[in-house]
Amino acid sequence: MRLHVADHPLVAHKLTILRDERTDSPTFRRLVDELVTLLAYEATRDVQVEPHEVRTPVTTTTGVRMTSPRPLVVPILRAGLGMLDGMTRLLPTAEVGFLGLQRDEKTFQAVTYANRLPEDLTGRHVFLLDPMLATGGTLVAAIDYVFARGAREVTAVCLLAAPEGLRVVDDAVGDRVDVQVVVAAVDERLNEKAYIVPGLGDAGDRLYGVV
Ligand SMILES: O=P(O)(O)OC[C@H]1O[C@H](OP(=O)(O)OP(=O)(O)O)[C@H](O)[C@@H]1O
Ligand SMILES: O=c1cc[nH]c(=O)[nH]1
Ligand SMILES: [Mg+2]
Repeated sequence: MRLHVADHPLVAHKLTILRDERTDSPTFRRLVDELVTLLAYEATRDVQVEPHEVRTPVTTTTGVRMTSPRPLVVPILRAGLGMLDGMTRLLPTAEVGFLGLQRDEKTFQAVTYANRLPEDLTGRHVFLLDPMLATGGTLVAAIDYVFARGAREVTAVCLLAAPEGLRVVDDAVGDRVDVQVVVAAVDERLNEKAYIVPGLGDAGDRLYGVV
């Protein structure tokens, strides 16, 4: 697994406001959207392009265009939905699939309640969106779903990750797939409720005003 931590003052600035418990839902949603756009720039560095000739008003030149098949963007509901618009702004031609996973509050195991993915993901680059990578259980389950359908190139875009969860994902994927995790920051640890510390609390609740 490759890890890319965005090292950018704008990312750090926006993340600090996001963490602030006084930040309200509308501001939280806007900041998540802005952060994802910045992270998407890093996450899409490996998209495949091919030479493409274009006629400008002045001359003809060779540029590039993205190759097919189209990438697949998958927000992990609920919280990942807050990242979808920011990601598709950079990848407007991407297809969108959906995974619904909720972590059991006592066991911390991820329970799947929705799976709307294309049947065949062979050759597709899959972008998984989830703001929080805590124990890693949710992301490992999501990677398993897309891997089972043939995807071999997976990029997870997260806002915060815990070191414990990154180790779990790394152990789980091994060399099976080309997995990259792009994050705004790696935090200190998990607490006894498996929340990221210092973190930002429950991302889904903060996005959707459940407080
Ligand atoms: O790494 P893990 O320990 O698996 O935890 C991370 C998951 O927990 C949160 O979702 P949650 O279960 O709260 O669902 P929600 O998005 O509906 O709030 C978060 O959005 C991740 O999906
Ligand atoms: O800190 C955490 C951990 C899991 N899910 C969240 O929303 N926040
Ligand atoms: Mg939640």
